[in-house]
Amino acid sequence: MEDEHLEEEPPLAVEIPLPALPNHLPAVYSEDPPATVGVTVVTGYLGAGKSTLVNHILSTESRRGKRIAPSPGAGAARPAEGTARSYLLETTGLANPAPLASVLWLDEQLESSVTLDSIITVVDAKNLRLQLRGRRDSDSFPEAFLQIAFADVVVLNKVDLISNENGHDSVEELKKEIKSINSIASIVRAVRCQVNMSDILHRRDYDGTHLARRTSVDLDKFRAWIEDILWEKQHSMDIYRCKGILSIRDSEMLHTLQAVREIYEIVPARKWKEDERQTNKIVFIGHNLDESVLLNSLKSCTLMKRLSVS
Ligand SMILES: Nc1nc2c(ncn2[C@@H]2O[C@H](COP(=O)(O)OP(=O)(O)OP(=O)(O)O)[C@@H](O)[C@H]2O)c(=O)[nH]1
Repeated sequence: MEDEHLEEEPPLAVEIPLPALPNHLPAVYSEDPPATVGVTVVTGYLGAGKSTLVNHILSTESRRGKRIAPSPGAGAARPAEGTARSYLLETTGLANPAPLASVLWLDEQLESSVTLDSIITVVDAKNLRLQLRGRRDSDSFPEAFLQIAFADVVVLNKVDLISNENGHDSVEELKKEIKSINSIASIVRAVRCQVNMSDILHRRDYDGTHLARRTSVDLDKFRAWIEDILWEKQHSMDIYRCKGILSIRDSEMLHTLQAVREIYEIVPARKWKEDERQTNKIVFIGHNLDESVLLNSLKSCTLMKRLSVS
């Protein structure tokens, strides 16, 4: 059965129209689309509902008009010629999204026209526990685990198949299980992937509403610190994913931090608002994370929170 899936067609890249631009924006905004296209990756275990989600997105968004562009293969999503601004890439059920995410991200660093928007992981509510089994008894990480660990959004699909058994509680238990792997992903429950587009596409991950403490960091020192954490793997800490917002010394811009494995970027996102509390908040997802090592190495200038687990 696995061989069958390995021989599947290459992933499908599908354009996702961007939401309508507000009227008050300057005309140049709508006439002059950005030079890059964003790629949303849809991943998930075998049979979880990836195609169902892609079809749902297509049918929901079809009124806006779209083009389906075949991608040359996993890990190398490219827009077809034209003015597409956003694509959807479906991986095979056995895919570990890390290399794909890294490639897309690296492309962005190299100023390619393709950037990684987000990773949506579809989870089969009925079989999730089974798929994660083995994780607890060994150091191995099944694909189902990695797919959740890398997700920005988890669609907890097929809840119809469990609601007749244990009802509401078991959905909540599964949510907890997903949160224990990745507490920064948002979780959307669904039957046949019938989700609202606004819950899964064009999301803003950093809205600054859960900021907590005013601090600021020196950008050069911070880069040295994060490189040490991501690249040197001190104390066997292995970081899969890292996200954060940073208050950089001598800058009035809120910066965002993103990392997938060894690749990271820190970019100015927007100006801090006048009444906003400027803070640093970093979330790590990985293996063997040691909060005290992280905190001590960064000293007291950054607020840090470890939300997931060894
Ligand atoms: N009962 C139930 N069945 C579902 C649901 N979502 C999808 N299915 C069914 O599950 C099967 C697999 O769905 P797909 O969308 O093909 O899953 P996939 O992840 O693309 O599958 P692979 O590409 O084979 O890994 C299909 O028969 C769907 O009709 C759901 O919420 N409830």
